[in-house]
Amino acid sequence: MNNEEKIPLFSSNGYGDVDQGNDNSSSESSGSFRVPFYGTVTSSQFGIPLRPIPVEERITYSWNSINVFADTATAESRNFCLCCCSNGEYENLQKKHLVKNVNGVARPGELLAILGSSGAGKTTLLNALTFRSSKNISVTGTRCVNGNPVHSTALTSISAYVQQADMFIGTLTVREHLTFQALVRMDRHLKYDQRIARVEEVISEMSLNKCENTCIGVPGRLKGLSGGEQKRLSFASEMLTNPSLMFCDEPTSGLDSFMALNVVQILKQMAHTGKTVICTIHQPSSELYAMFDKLLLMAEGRIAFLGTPEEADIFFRELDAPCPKNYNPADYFIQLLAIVPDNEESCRHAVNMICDKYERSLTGMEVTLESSTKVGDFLKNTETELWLNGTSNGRKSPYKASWCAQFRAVLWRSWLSILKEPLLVRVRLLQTILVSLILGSIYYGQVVNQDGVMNINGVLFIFLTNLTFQNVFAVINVFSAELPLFLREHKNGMYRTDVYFLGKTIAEIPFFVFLPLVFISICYFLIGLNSEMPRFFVACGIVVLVANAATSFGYLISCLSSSVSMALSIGPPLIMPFLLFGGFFLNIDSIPIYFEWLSYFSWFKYGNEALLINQWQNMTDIQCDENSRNCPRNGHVVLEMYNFKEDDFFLDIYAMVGLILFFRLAAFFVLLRRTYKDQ
Ligand SMILES: Nc1ncnc2c1ncn2[C@@H]1O[C@H](COP(=O)(O)OP(=O)(O)OP(=O)(O)O)[C@@H](O)[C@H]1O
Repeated sequence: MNNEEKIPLFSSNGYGDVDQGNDNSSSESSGSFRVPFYGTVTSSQFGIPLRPIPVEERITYSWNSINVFADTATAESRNFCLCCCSNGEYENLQKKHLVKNVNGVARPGELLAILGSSGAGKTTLLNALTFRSSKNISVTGTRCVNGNPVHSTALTSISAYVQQADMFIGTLTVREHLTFQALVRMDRHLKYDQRIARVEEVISEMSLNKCENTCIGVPGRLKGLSGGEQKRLSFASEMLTNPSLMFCDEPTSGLDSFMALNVVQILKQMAHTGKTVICTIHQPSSELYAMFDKLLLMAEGRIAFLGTPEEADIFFRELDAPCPKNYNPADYFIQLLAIVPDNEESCRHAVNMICDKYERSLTGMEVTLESSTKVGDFLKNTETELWLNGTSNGRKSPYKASWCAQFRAVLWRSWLSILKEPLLVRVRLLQTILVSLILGSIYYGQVVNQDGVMNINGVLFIFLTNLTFQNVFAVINVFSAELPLFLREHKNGMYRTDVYFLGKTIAEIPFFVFLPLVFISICYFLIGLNSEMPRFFVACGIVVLVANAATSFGYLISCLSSSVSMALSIGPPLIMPFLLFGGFFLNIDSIPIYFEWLSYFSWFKYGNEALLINQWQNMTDIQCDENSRNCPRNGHVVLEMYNFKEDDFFLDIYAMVGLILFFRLAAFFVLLRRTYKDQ
């Protein structure tokens, strides 16, 4: 091919060369394929050719008698039906049959596209094939890899699933994101250098070199990758382990026609390397349609056809419903199989007739036979079994990386995402300095007399309030905002819940030590608190403990909330009782007996007592007016006014350490429960 023949649409975008189409059959064997209007695309269209799948690792994925039911009954309707419905009505109310007795086979080297009108059951089927159905869904039937029945954990470790919605930590760059993925997804025996080499390779394979150091982007806040680049990054993440089986849900949704073509070309190219690729596609253009090796047409949860586009053409011709000339076959089939409102009865009749015909057709029967083929009929069944055992069935754990490797990677990413928000770090520091200066100047130079006692006790309680609100609200969004990403990555077998929780919380510890220290260092001497240096250091320790108890409580609220707005709404009312039991607004001895248990969880109470003991313990002489009766003459009297006991100082310290651990553990178990609930 000479330069004049190059199609600028592709070559000008850095995707390499596109051959003008010659003979289709010869190009197939040489690793290239025809794209209508664009000619034949060779593997050089991508940065570098994709890594081929070794023959012994290629996968024929089959599914037999797949039925999917949804439990649609609400608690109210169930209760109503228990008293007033017949048995049949109750069954119908409980279960909706979404996918009906579906069989199918996808072979290595094939790009199989699942098509159908909206609501036909494409996503439901794909979720059933990938063991990712939602909670109210039950699936029956077998799913086999080379004839071996496969389970969720084994399938997760040998396949990849590119979901419709891309989810990333938007502040990371493409390279950082892929490095993290390589650290937790690739085999535990690989060295760091080998992982990084694979990252480089995948960046080139997916033509991401141009944007490798670009931030991925946060919608509405940080401009980053284009939609097409984000989709290629999703593919790149899945390609790191070079899986033999790929599932993609609506990979072209939200992309323009050029980007959609680009994405399907990637899928096609993956299939060329020996992968088995199964995807759902919504309304493909005729260019995309021509690139599918196999079609699976769905209607009303049934299969209307499974075979090559040419076979589909013949099948519908034989049904006396041929696709008109110059018509996009995908549009035609989707319209033919759609249930049109106001004409539902006859549409359903036509759909059922087509599905029945397909089941009785030679193609349909062949698929049914092949999908029910079990171990023994496959040449390499023993190898497959060994390979499946080696990948995960034998180990039971879905995780590729060891606990330590997962922890290191999650900690690194969490730390990186904090550093990537320098503005936030600066604002938090500035806020701390500003509040400390304001308090320092308002309460400047307190004298130890009757008024001074009141002011000092007041400002010490303000320390606690400020540290609490500042720190609770600094972390309240940590888990609630990242929950969908965490659940997806956790389900993908990337890291454990405890690793994620520890990694996230440990990465933030430096801030919750450093900022309280900055705060107290500025205002302590400005206010004129107890001037003995050891007392200053003890006060530093107490504020760090208070800040961390509040932080732990913030994590608990964050894990309890399903969204940031919910966390922000429930945060203040939950803090209020703990604040009231702090001993400043309500004397400790006046707490109602039925609330006493709650006061044991109040870090305000322990922090206030510890700070006051530290401040007043050694004060033997407080200046009092001769006539004043209520003036405390020394520190012991001040503490007695609040019913605080000097002997309780260490108890307060231990209680705060205990609360830090208790709230964190509670937060972790809430997060753990969410991961189980979501499965
Ligand atoms: N968890 C569920 N509970 C109850 N019904 C469900 C559930 N998931 C899907 N359905 C129903 O199953 C049918 C098929 O839904 P599905 O999402 O698979 O369709 P689809 O072909 O992927 O459509 P689209 O192209 O619009 O995404 C729909 O009628 C939908 O309402």
